Amino acid sequence: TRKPSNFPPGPTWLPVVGNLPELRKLSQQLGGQHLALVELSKKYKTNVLSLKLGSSHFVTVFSYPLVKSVLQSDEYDGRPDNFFIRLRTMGTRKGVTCTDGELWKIQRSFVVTHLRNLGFGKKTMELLIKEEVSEVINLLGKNGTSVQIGKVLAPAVINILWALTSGSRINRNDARLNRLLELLSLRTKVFDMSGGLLSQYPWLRFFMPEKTGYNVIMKLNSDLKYLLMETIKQHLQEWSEGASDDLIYSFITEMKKANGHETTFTEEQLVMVCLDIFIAGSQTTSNTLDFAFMMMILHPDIQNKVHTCLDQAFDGSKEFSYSDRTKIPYIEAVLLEIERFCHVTPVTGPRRVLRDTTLEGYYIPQGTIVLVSSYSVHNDKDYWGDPEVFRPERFLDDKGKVLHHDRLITFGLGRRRCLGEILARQCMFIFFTEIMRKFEITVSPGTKKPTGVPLPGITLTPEEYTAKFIGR
Ligand code: HEM
Repeated sequence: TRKPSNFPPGPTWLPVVGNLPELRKLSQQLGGQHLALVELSKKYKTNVLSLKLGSSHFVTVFSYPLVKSVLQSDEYDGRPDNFFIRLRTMGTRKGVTCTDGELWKIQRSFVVTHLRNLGFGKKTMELLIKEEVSEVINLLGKNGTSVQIGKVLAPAVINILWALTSGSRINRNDARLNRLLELLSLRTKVFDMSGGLLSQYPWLRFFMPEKTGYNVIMKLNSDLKYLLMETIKQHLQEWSEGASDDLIYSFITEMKKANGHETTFTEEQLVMVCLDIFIAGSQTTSNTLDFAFMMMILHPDIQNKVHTCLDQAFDGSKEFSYSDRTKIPYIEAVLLEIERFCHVTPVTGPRRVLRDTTLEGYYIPQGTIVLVSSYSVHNDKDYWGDPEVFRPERFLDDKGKVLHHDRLITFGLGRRRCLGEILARQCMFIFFTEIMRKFEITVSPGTKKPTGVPLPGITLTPEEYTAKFIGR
């Protein structure tokens, strides 16, 4: 196929494969697709880069003004529908993350409303998070335990999401929970919604079921579905009028309201909504926290400042509450810099263009898949000056108050922005603050210091490192 006329610039398309081999090679060389895309945008001197991956037309946008205009225009609100999206949604294309149109509008609005009703950003949520943090702190003990902190954080975060959806926690030693976490982690390594081999060549699964990640995803799907269906069935049996203390009960209430009429509130949809919350919320949040502790090891001077700031604001025994965060702007600045510097979703989307449109004078036909390089926004030299430096002070004004930058777009923008932002922020703040109040962190003696270079995947992951948590 030929490029549509006036399609944005980009490398020449090879027959059949398009630019897939080139993008994969460059991603491997540079350490991630986000870096390969930036490299290509420089090579072709464009903020709107076109690629053909397998049979699909892709456009990636770079730089804040363009990213903002795309994310705020409704013609970019669609999601692609391809083999991989079907695989990700167990053949249904239901849920929130992978849907669009009326179903997406209704279901997104349901999730947002019910998360708010369930105490999003309120005291109830704070108590839930604090319960998990205390368990982590107990596990770390006082005597300088050496751990891979990511492995301790992941069950804690997923348990918060579990409690929100199903009303109760799973024991962190439960074999199901550990299998679930393992599969989620494998999944991020093999899953590549934008340029993945499988989405372009679905038949590859017959020849390379392991290498293409097909087996991992099928296993993850069936394990997750089993786990969710068990809980959903129990909720269906125990539901009564007025039951609304978790997301599953709220959803069942909507199912009952339909009373036989056509509705998007179905059992299948419920499984997918729960799945979306786990997939979108668990590793993003726990990996960001993992990066935060890694940064404390790599920047002992900043760790010192964090300790001083916390000691001044709270004496050892004082209970700390999320609303106290305005008293510790330095901590907020550290976390904002972690969001920028260790952004776990450096390429967001994919979006599907819903009608023919233009961007920077280029023609973008309906059906084009659009990716957004938030990495390019967070590393724009012209704006940040020294984006390659980890420097929390860039989020403080000259009076020491938090300085918010519109150009920090960790959670996206527009109608499809992250619906878990409040929970993620509250979680990261409470975990970070409570753990830093109680511990000094160093690399565990005799183990390798982390390099700080993230491992590529659909979300970026910190490399494995062992930290020593010394009680203070
Ligand atoms: C540090 C943690 C997190 C980061 C960096 C993050 C980032 C993002 C971003 C950038 C998007 C927008 C994607 C787009 O524009 O197409 C998004 C969407 C989404 N996020 Fe998050 N997220 C985080 C945590 C969470 C949590 C805790 C939840 C669940 C409670 C969640 C649920 C979702 C869902 C369901 C969507 C899809 C929204 C839609 O398509 O309408 N996220 N997230």
